[in-house]
Amino acid sequence: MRLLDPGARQLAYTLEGPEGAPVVMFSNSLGTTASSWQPQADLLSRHLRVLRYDTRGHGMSGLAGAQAHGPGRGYTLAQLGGDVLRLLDALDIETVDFCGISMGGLTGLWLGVHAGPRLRRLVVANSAARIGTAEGWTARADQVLAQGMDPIAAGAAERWFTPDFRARVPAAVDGLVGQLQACDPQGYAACCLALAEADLRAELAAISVPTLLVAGREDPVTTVDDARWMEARIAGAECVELPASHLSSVEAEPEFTRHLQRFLE
Ligand SMILES: O=C(O)CC1=CCC(=O)O1
Repeated sequence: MRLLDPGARQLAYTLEGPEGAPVVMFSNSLGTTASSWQPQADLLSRHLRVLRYDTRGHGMSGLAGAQAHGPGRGYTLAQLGGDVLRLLDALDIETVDFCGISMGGLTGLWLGVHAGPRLRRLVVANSAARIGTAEGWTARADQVLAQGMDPIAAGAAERWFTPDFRARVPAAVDGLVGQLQACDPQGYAACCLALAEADLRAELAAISVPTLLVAGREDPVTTVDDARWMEARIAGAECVELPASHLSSVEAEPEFTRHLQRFLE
């Protein structure tokens, strides 16, 4: 991984694939890292430039002030979106196809509303204009700050994957849960507080970039109804449903990547 702005604001990223090819950028979900996109990166980097980064407070990216303000002070969705623009500016990349899942999808929606000209196409997977409730996210932030990542990690597999997938592919499940366990509680909590505040419901209609919405039929966190609600408000948006729970890019990886490739062609 390479580092932009080493230090507290550092963003860890990888850029692979043929130089000069169009760039597709990936954004991770809460508690995971850029490596959760490995299957998509392996395939797409054969003919596209693939840019992945760890969201601030995750993986090798910095905490960017999460600690400086103490418990209760989090990031904002505008900061998460601003990091994307900072990275693109630093790499001299004018436009990208952007694909984000869950929190990363919400970051993509923010970019669609506030930085549309930087996007060619937008893929928003397992996400919503408003995810969960402010009370739920604040309670989760408080919990990780008080008890660390273990209690949250203990329930992650059930939130992210169907029972069938957990039984069939335990190594993949353990790998993702391991990313969550390795998260810095300060960074994770600061992202929870960004989600507590984030609400793009009144702004979605401002998105004019071609948009693909991906929903998991068994996702209990961001539901098919959430995706259909966005589809009705984003002009020309297309919505596909996959046989998966919340991390559909992992659980239904072949179908997910097929739809992504088709949409990017
Ligand atoms: O871990 C969860 O609760 C699922 C989730 C919500 C937002 C996100 O990025 O992941």
